[in-house]
Amino acid sequence: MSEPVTNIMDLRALARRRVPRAFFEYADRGSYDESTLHENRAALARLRLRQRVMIDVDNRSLATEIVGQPVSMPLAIAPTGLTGLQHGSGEIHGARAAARAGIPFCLSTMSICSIEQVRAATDTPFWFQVYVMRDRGFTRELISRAREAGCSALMLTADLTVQGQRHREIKNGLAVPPKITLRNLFDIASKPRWAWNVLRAPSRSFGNLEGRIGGADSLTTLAQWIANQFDPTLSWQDLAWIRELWPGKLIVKGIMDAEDARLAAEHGVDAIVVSNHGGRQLDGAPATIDVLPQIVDAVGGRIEVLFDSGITSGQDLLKALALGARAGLIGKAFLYGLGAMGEAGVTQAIEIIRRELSVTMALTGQRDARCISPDILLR
Ligand SMILES: Cc1cc2nc3c(=O)[nH]c(=O)nc-3n(C[C@H](O)[C@H](O)[C@H](O)COP(=O)(O)O)c2cc1C
Ligand SMILES: CCCCCCC(=O)C(=O)O
Repeated sequence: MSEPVTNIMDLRALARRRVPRAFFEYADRGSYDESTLHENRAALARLRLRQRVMIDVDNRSLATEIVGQPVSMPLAIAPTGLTGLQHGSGEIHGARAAARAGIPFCLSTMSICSIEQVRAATDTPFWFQVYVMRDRGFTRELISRAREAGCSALMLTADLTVQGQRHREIKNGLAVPPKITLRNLFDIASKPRWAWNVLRAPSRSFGNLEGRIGGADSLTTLAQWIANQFDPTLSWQDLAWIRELWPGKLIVKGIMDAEDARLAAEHGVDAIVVSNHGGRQLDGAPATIDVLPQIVDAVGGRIEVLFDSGITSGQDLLKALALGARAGLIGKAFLYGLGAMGEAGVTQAIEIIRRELSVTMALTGQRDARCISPDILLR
């Protein structure tokens, strides 16, 4: 009999067994030498918490607001591409689990389920993440579809105008539908639960890009096609154009530098995400937790600072809150839950982090997630 799942790494181990290797590694791995991927977690682990005692911590509150939206805890689901390949209809399961948990779900431009499919399957407004494409008409169309669907925030990803190379994606020869090699056949045949969920899902195409990818039948080809679509000319000047298209809450994701954070605040965004894309883009970039304090300092409370890259526990999340983040986002932790057990696994991932955050707040003498200060950390 297998042991019960008690933490995010247990979900990772289950997902690794249940999701075909190419897709699991797409989610799990990073770019080039993966030094940033590993440093994200190592830097969080290095931070020590101050144990405090004899403080009444009976009634703790995890509730807060993210870009003006009430949430049950300071956590959101980060946008992840190809989520429906971890588990059929993965984006819908993610959105539903997040809604039930009272936290935001952000749908990626590169999803398998489209904006409209997620909208039709859920009642709670979700966020939409946009990549600016060379085809600005298509970018405009995506934003207008997100408005039409009632999305409650737009997240503009700024750190992937040129794609970082992930060696595992090339070595695994990712394919959609999976490339028929003996190794892939054996891999998929040994994962019938995955195959059943993905094959019976209503959306097996490329969600929001449907009809735009002429002739590409393998992810390697798709990746090349997609790589050419991202607009490397994207600059701060484009924010005015995006603002015209999107009057609602606007979040810029991928900020790693105090000067960029200042520029974001000056250009009228509502929030930024301190992120190195989970170690999937600039290998050699510092851990996000190491740059968080200087970025919080640079924006000086003018806009909200969100945080991601490396969160796998409530302790990690609490450390980010202590260093000034309003909330954290999870990418891989969400995908591990999804790959392990579908919607129930996403719920489990969120609830593991919620419990860990709550207990760690108690043991550091904290009652309110909105009032966590650097005092809880040992310098
Ligand atoms: C498999 C995968 C796909 C991703 N796809 C996107 C995407 O389409 N758009 C985006 O802005 N970020 C994307 N990201 C980055 C996440 O939004 C987030 O920044 C990152 O996962 C946070 O780090 P973590 O995985 O350590 O939690 C992706 C991350 C993963 C793991
Ligand atoms: C093969 C499509 C990948 C699109 C990029 C999605 C993404 O941001 C990622 O990190 O992966």
